[in-house]
Amino acid sequence: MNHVLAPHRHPGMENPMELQNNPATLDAPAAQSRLEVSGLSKTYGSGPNAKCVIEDLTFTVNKREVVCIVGPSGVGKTTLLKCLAGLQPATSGTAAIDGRTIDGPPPEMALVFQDYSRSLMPWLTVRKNVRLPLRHLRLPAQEMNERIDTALAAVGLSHAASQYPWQLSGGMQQRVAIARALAYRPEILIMDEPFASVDAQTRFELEDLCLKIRDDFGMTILVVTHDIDEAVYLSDRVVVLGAKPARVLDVVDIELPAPRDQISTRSLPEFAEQRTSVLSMIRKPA
Ligand SMILES: Nc1ncnc2c1ncn2[C@@H]1O[C@H](COP(=O)(O)OP(=O)(O)OP(=O)(O)O)[C@@H](O)[C@H]1O
Repeated sequence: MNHVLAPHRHPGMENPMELQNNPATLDAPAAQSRLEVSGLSKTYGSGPNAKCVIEDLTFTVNKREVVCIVGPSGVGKTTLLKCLAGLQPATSGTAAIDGRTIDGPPPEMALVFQDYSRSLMPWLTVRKNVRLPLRHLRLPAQEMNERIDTALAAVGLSHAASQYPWQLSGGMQQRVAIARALAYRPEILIMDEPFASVDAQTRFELEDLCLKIRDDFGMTILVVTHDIDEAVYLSDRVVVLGAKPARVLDVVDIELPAPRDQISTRSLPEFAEQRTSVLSMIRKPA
């Protein structure tokens, strides 16, 4: 799965990016909560076949934060993201954006999933793939083109606009998927294992792209990853999930100096300490 949500918008939110780039909002306190998950549980099925996958999850993602969710394989991370994206209802508890309960695809949210090869349309050029989520917004042609150009430039793919996805490397295809999300100009970007299908070097580049997007566009970003090092490198906070059902074991504040750098940040003793502490939580027997 790899797509951009958001067929509709709230009135008065024609261009959330403009709101975010407004100097008045730039001065907003850093700890302003955007996404709030409160006592969220999800059970599939009913009666004797009922299966509680996530139970009583509570955490927040503040404005302009990168938060990573880590946990063992099959713990229910995708189930959680589907609830956050309004693709399925929670059994109990709530997820809310700015206090507004999510009960359908939130207009200010975009999703990027791991499997870019299934989300990009091979018969469309890169430019037309990036344009896809904008079709419903009825933007003037000039704004549409400006958004596409800006998104492609942000991911370093201006030169590949007229190419087709199958002519690109895996890392470049995932950049196209990210550009498509950016062109929509979400305020909240949710990524499910976004860098899992690319080689290590490209993964580092895409991680840095993620941080750049947060800095340049003021986005709030939630990332699900299996990679503990990646979670520590990217995050302001890491939500550690334990199985089964999934529960929040801890929310770890990652206090590493900015700007982060693949070599110097990962060489810090604090980086090793935080990675070890997250890893030991995940590996601890239930
Ligand atoms: N629609 C569904 N109906 C019943 N069970 C489901 C459904 N979707 C997921 N599950 C079950 O919920 C559990 C968690 O699945 P989920 O895909 O959310 O985990 P995950 O953490 O994303 O997995 P992975 O780490 O392997 O990507 C699994 O046991 C799965 O079989």
